[in-house]
Amino acid sequence: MKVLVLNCGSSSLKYQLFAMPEEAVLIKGTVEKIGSEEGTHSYKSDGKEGSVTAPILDHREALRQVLATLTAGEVGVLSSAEEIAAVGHRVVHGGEAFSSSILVTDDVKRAIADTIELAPLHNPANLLGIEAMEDVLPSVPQVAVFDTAFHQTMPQEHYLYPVPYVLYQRHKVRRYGFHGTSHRYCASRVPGLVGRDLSALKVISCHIGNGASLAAIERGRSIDTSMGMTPLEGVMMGTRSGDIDPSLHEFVMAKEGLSFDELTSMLNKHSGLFGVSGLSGDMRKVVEARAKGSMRASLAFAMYEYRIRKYIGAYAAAMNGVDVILFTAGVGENSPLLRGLICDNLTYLGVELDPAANDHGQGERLISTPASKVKVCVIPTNEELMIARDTNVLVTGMLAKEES
Ligand SMILES: Nc1ncnc2c1ncn2[C@@H]1O[C@H](COP(=O)(O)OP(=O)(O)O)[C@@H](O)[C@H]1O
Ligand SMILES: CC(=O)OP(=O)(O)O
Ligand SMILES: [Mg+2]
Repeated sequence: MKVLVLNCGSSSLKYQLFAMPEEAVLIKGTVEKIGSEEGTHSYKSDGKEGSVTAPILDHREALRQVLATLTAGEVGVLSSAEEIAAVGHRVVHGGEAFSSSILVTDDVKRAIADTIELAPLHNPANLLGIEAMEDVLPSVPQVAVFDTAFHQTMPQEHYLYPVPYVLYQRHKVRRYGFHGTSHRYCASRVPGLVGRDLSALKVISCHIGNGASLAAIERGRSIDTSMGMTPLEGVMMGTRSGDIDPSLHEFVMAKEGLSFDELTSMLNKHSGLFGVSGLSGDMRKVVEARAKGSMRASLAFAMYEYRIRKYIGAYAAAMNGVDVILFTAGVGENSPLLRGLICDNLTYLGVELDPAANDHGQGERLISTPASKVKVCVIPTNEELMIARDTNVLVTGMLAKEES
């Protein structure tokens, strides 16, 4: 069956079309600058690449363009859009309602809408993607795959904040955690690399992309994670601050004359690597500037590394040990410099890095020495494949039920 996977952001739409269960990627692409006269759609299929710039005023229009490309002559991965048997969506926040992926119904859409308050940057676009797809292909089943679902196994003493309990009772104020689809995928690859089953392992998964989070995974279940009620908490990120003293809000608002919205925007979009370096939230640019002697880039990098390392220490303590540390996502997969500095300061845990494997290897691999007590791996994440798998399983099950 052909499964279309969509990851809708506020102004972008990333997609991949899979043939399942073979797990072959037929085409992948990105539509950017949705809502502008200069929308761009770029795609790659079987060695062929293309890019189109055109006005793309909303997600519905973006989807129409994507479907037109999938069925167009020169790319031609589908003879008609009706060949799409199912659509899987990344949905960032599922609140407490979802601990696994689910077929989209009106109730599911209502529940996603109910959590918009908790993920205002992500959930509205995720919902828009689902509704736009319903408009364009109304009879195709859709599946929602939540970033939060994998972390629903956290025990209450780990997910509650030490604030009046009534805030949890009334408003579900708690840690939810994100990037769960990525942490789940990467954890599933660990047994193949270390030769031991997840049920016997304590794993620290470091998803270090633009957004970044760590997860403590004990016997295959998430028991803690660094992002919180929203994707702002935790380690320092590209443009997000991560952990700060909550009293900073009142102080900075008063001193700088900022509104609450302006402060929230500062913490989400103008902090992290970008805020400290004053240059960019893109790790490549920060590393380049650091190499040229920029003091602020060097400081930003050092803070970034230190905050990840502190969380690794915290999660080793949380699990009373660690067997595997894995690195994934844009920075985690591509920065031997960052991985090297982190691991060089984890010798107390029994981490022994293999510098050659760290610096020169490619793709999924071990980067610790055979003697290293804690195994360290690089695992390229694949959230889209995970979404395609869940979608395939749920839709195949639904169709079998309908037939019987
Ligand atoms: N070779 C590299 N070295 C360091 N950082 C890199 C490299 N390649 C990509 N990155 C960083 O990865 C980040 C994007 O990660 P990604 O997982 O794609 O993020 P997201 O999915 O959140 O947009 C950017 O900060 C980018 O600079
Ligand atoms: C939840 C989250 O932060 O996602 P991303 O890293 O894609 O921004
Ligand atoms: Mg990402």
